[in-house]
Amino acid sequence: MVIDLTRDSDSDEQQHQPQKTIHSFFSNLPHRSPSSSNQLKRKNRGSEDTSVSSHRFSPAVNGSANHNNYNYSNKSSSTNASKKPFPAPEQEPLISNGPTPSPETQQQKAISVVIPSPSQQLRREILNSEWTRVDTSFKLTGISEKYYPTDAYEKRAQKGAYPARKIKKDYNNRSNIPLEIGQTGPSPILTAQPYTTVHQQLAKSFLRKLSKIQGPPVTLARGDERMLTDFAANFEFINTYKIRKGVQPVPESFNGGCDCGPGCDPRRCTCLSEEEHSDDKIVPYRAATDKPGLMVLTPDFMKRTSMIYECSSRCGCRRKCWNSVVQKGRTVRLEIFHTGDRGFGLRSPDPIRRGQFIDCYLGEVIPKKTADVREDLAASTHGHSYLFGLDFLIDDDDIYVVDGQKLGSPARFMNHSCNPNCRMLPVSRTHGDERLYDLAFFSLRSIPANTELTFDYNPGAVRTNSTASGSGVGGGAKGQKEKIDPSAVKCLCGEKNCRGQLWPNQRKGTK
Ligand SMILES: C[S@@+](CC[C@H](N)C(=O)[O-])C[C@H]1O[C@@H](n2cnc3c(N)ncnc32)[C@H](O)[C@@H]1O
Repeated sequence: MVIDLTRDSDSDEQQHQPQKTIHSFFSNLPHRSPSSSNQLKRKNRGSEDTSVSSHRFSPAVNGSANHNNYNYSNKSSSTNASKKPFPAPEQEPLISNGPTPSPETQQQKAISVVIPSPSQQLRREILNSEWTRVDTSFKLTGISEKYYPTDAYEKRAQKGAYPARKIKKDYNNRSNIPLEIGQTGPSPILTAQPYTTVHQQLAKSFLRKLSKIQGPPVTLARGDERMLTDFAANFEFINTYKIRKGVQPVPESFNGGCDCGPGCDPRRCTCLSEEEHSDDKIVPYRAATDKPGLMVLTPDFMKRTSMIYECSSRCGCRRKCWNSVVQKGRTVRLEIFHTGDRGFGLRSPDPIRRGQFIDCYLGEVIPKKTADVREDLAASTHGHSYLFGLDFLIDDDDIYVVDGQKLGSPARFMNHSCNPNCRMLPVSRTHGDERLYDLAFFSLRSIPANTELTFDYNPGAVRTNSTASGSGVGGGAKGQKEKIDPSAVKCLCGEKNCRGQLWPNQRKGTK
């Protein structure tokens, strides 16, 4: 017995093409389509398994899946179906046994409920409807997550657990700094800056500082940047003295000058000092033999310990004069490098001629009293001393001292040697100020490129018969044999004539 649940079929269609239409309808429901390869089976009462074929759909009374299928397939004719209740399963056992039963089969006990093919009209609608077409972007909607899990739960949970952050970007307040969860890295404050980055920044800053130095380039040796990490942040290069409180430069009107005109005559220029027992001028410079445009110290002057008086701003020749070597500035390139055992040192990538001006020692100019305090502090902290006494012409407690520790020039990196290749000479460009002058370094001999530049920090210790006084870093005791002080800075110059120490520790003056 066949029960038409829909009453929506025309009998001819139902007879001839029931399977085709139903199949195409379900084939677009991959989750529900009872494909032939996956037939639903249930045990018939008192007989073998009975298959429910793909084109014949029976409403099951004891299977939720089949129940669902039934409702689904009758969607379009639910009104009619609701008018005709299902037969009670207890009265008539269900048999699904292949194609539409023949009249003979009707005589059997079972009742087959066949879902008929849709009417032509319905079929047209189904075929024309969008969702029957094969569409790879087709997505199921409205289906229970119980059977078809989606990630909607996770999405909802994420939204609920971590609502969108609305934090004022006030990173000065540490509590406002977001702690990112589930992202690539921690929040900014927890991000450790790699050492290289910090170091690179300091090296960059140091190079910027180097570039501010006037004259030929001053560079930092390759590979030694890392050593400068601490130093770079606390040091500035300067191009002139920094006059500090308590230092009074003599007014310009007190300065002297010559009236030689555009070109000074070395035999009569009044700027030049005279020999002690004659009117002969002491001429400090001459042209280099291999480079006439370059002025170097005369061999005679190199033997002296005397101040160089260059022409001043009050001279008629101004700076074009041959007698203004130091004022014209540095002519050699310099390189700061790490010595390994004596901290940083200085060298030049250029060969340097004998008597050639190299650089001036610069720094803060402070009164001696201030220098004494700074020196005590330095001794108790880092041990390095950058104090250079301006005590060449006067010998009292009223002198000025140059401190190159925090502000200075490349010459600040020159180390001590007991067999130096450079020396410091005092140079006056004012003639009127006995307490303020330049500390200029000249080479004592020809220096090949890339040789460390050194000078004697305590020249007075060896010049025991000298009549002139000298000063150095830490000061040298005039005309005295240096005694070894076990607490003094040990000299590491490595020269054969090494005196063993930089200067005696009991030094309190700046000489
Ligand atoms: C004017 S600084 C020279 C630059 C210093 N090396 C630096 O790294 O800044 C003087 C200091 O360098 C060190 N120094 C210079 N010459 C030295 C030497 N021959 N032996 C041992 N230490 C020396 C001493 O610590 C001294 O106080």
